[in-house]
Amino acid sequence: MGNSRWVDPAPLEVARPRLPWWTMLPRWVKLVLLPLALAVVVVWVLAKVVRVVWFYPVSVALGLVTLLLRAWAGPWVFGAVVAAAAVVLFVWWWRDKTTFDVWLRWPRTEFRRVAVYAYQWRTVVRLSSLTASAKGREYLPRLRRTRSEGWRDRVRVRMVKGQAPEQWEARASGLAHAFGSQSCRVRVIRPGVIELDLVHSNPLASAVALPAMGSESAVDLRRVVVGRTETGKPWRLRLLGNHLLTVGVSGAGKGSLLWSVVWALAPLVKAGAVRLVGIDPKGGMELGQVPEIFDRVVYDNGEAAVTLLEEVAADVRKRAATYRGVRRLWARETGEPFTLLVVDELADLIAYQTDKRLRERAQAALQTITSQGRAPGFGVLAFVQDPRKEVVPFRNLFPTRVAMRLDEAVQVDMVLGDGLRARGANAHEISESTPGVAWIKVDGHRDPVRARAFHVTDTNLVELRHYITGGSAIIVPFPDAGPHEGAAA
Ligand SMILES: Nc1ncnc2c1ncn2[C@@H]1O[C@H](COP(=O)(O)OP(=O)(O)OP(=O)(O)O)[C@@H](O)[C@H]1O
Repeated sequence: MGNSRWVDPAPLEVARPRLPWWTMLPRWVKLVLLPLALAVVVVWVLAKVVRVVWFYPVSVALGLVTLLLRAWAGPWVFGAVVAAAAVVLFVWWWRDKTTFDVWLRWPRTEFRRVAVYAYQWRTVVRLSSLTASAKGREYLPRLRRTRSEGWRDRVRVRMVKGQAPEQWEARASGLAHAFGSQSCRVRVIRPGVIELDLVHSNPLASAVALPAMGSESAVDLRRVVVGRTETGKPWRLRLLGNHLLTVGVSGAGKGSLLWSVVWALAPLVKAGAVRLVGIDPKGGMELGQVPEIFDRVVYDNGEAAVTLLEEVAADVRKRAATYRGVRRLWARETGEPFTLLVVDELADLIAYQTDKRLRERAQAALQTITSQGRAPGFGVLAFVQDPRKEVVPFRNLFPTRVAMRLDEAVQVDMVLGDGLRARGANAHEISESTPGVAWIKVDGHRDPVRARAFHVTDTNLVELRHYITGGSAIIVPFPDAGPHEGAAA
């Protein structure tokens, strides 16, 4: 003990208890504030209840009915009613899956919201780095309304302030995997709110049959129906005041889109209100199937094709001159036909033509038609396999671009525009087993649309020929290269 020395004790390292600030307030202030605090708690609880009823109306209603029935009728009757309901649902599902799916959309929506999205939301957005933090506080994107449509779930999200949809697009693939879906697309609904499309199956897996030939009055050049979109709506293309460029590998189904447009226009062609002009540099393999529907058609990429292009370009200039100061857009009342130039393989005409002079003449004429033809009633419907700039240097002159199955992911943005692949337009992932499926980008619309063109069979083409010729068509031999004057339109 004699050599013991006094040692300073270690500083106390326990955290000092921190009391909430309001506990320090004087007693009378607490008494004054108590009713206010109670009111806030009541409003908060009410808001939670409203939120639950809003997001889960069917579950809340079912829960209430169950409680009432159980209390009112006793366990036996209650059990019998539940068993009967289960049997009815099973038989309904078994006999008619379509109406079952439609009617049970709401319960399914609520079930998926709880079991898939609400349950994992915090974890998934944290692991996907879609949260933010400031001053030690974590901000989470908020899960809003969800809607289950069978083939996809639409999940609305309020983003964290300062977040951009592009951040979600960059993580779309991870979100799809996390929520167990095939793909995820991001759509902007309004500032700060996006919708995730979590896709489970392909609603365009089976071919879409061509409808019966319509009547003349049913055709609207602003909304020509050429197929069905994945939401089940008609796929409408604007032809008046527009030009369309369709890109797709061989076998992508470009022919079905071409003939779907021609089929839809046939009543107007017959009535003389629409004039079709065709160039098929592949020797007539495509347009030669119904040459009668074309006013003029050429089956090569040489002098005849270029001359035809130049004639159309001259018509454009002439008609544009007569419109100057008189009218702004073609209308049927002018008495002049709307002219649609169909070019089956554009690259053969403006890129692969070995004669430089012909190539340049074709490019110049096409640029005139595409840049000046919209107002005076001229449209171009062009098809190409290779979308590179060296092949189609004036892609931007086509306001509507359609991407059918493509070879490479980089081609998507070449065809549809920058950033469209990130928005989910995966045209390079379209299956070989679904020809005719396409992604469409319309000028002025942010989001691309997925659709499938009608399946046009050989029988349909025979029918089309009969329709145009009034039943007097004879099977023509395979067309020779060179110009062809189609049947009188
Ligand atoms: N919309 C469609 N629905 C179902 N099947 C289709 C559809 N479009 C095309 N097909 C089928 O896919 C095959 C290839 O179609 P198509 O010849 O139109 O392709 P393409 O892109 O024009 O090819 P290419 O450039 O070689 O002419 C055909 O057998 C056709 O029957």
